[in-house]
Amino acid sequence: MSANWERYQKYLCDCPEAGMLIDVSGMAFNDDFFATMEPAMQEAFNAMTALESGAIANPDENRMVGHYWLRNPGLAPDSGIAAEIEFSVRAVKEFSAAIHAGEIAPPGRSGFTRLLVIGIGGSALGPQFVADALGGASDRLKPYFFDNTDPDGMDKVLAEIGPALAETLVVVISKSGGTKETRNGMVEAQAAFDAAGLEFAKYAVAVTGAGSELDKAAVAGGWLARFPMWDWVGGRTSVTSAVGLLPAALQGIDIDALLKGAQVCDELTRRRETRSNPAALLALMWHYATNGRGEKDMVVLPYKDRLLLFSRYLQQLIMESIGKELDLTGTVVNQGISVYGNKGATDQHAYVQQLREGINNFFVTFIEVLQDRPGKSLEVEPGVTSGDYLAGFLQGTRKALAGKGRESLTITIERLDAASIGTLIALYERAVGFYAALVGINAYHQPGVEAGKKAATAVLALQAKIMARLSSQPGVEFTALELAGAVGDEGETETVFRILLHLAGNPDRRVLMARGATIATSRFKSA
Ligand SMILES: O=P(O)(O)OC[C@H]1O[C@](O)(CO)[C@@H](O)[C@@H]1O
Repeated sequence: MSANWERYQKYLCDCPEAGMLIDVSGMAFNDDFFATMEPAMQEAFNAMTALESGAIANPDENRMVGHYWLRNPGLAPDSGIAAEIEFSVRAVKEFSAAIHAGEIAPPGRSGFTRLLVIGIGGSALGPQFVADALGGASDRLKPYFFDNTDPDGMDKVLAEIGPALAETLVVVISKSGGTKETRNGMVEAQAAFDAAGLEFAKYAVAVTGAGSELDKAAVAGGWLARFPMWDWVGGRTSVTSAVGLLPAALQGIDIDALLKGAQVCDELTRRRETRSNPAALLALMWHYATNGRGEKDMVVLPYKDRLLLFSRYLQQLIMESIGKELDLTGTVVNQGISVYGNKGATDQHAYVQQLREGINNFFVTFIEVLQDRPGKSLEVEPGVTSGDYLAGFLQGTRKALAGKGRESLTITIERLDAASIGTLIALYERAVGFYAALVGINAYHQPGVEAGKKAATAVLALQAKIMARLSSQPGVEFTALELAGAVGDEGETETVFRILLHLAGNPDRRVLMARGATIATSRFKSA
């Protein structure tokens, strides 16, 4: 019997309940690895049990962590929370059914046909992943997304929607309700509806924390509906709350199956037998591959077009969770695991060259879906289908990498449907939690995102000062250095210059630029 086949069987985690296999035999850990890690893994199980029972697992924000309750409300530490979750799921279903039936319809139309989701980070990545993985020609409402504050990006989406704007339901999603990019998207959408003579409130729905800025706007505006988000659900683990369930249900996706798939996986990942717990296996393989310090990148390679956005979703779930400067003791650790990848076999024709021959600073996670398509496949050559090629390329790439000592693990699911998407989401949510416990960090806050936002606010404040200065002296030219000095911020000359370049690049901002001998000495004035 070949050593590979023996090792494959020895370490295979078979989860028939979820139609899933986890194969870690392609990772070169030695046989005492599991025994060595077992005490730490049992500690991680204890921490997870405490988390699920309502412990403050997010100490930095003094919050519980409740995303597992979303698909099993009975687990919630109090009946009030359980009731809120059940109410939210019921409300999502009733609202979506009323939309699909045309009971709630846009003025003058028989029903909504499009869905514009406005959100960013966890308020977009999960919904986008689910929409792309499970959507298609049978969508009840065709989904579109504003997931940034890029004017051209929003114009492109609005142009794709076109006159169907009058049949477009807008779902604005923001846990905090104050995220600027999302607010900007909402304002841009409102302007588009106004320009089309459509009363925005009759098309708008909010998903946000109670009493947030967005919540207040929805109440004041008399929007169609509001759905809750709670502080004990992290943005990046919110896809099984109304954040993900509402857009999915409106699109026509079976959210019961998605929740069930997640719930079944949650059961599997509560097992304390490490080798039969798929999430424990993943977390341990990440720890082994990266020496618990992120020394290797995680390449996510699903051989399925519908899983293209999975790595993007995982980038936030894993990197925003694990990428922490301090551990729970306050020690500087600069943790993290870098995640990238798109899909196979396509990526083979992009960067697999480096994976096979270049720097060995990664491990690959192959994701295999056994069912190629719901229907019959034609033969592209005698006895061979395109799906056979896809499966062959996965195995071939796995072998080719192993041939050069490059490590990989493989997640196999029987088919791609709402249940298996729920399972994949729950698998990684749990694996992240276990890994965080193994390396002793808080996976549930994201302090590092604030600095950039604060700095952006300062840049916009500086812009307001220099705009005021320019318009107070129409026709007077300034270099960036002069203008920075004029507003008492010479130390920010570079920032002033960049602001001026951007303003001058947009004629409607009425800032004119005259190139100097070097671009840095260009002169700017208000038009
Ligand atoms: O849902 P919100 O509050 O708009 O936040 C969006 C995203 O921004 C972040 O806070 C990062 O800036 C993410 O954690 C979150 O998912």
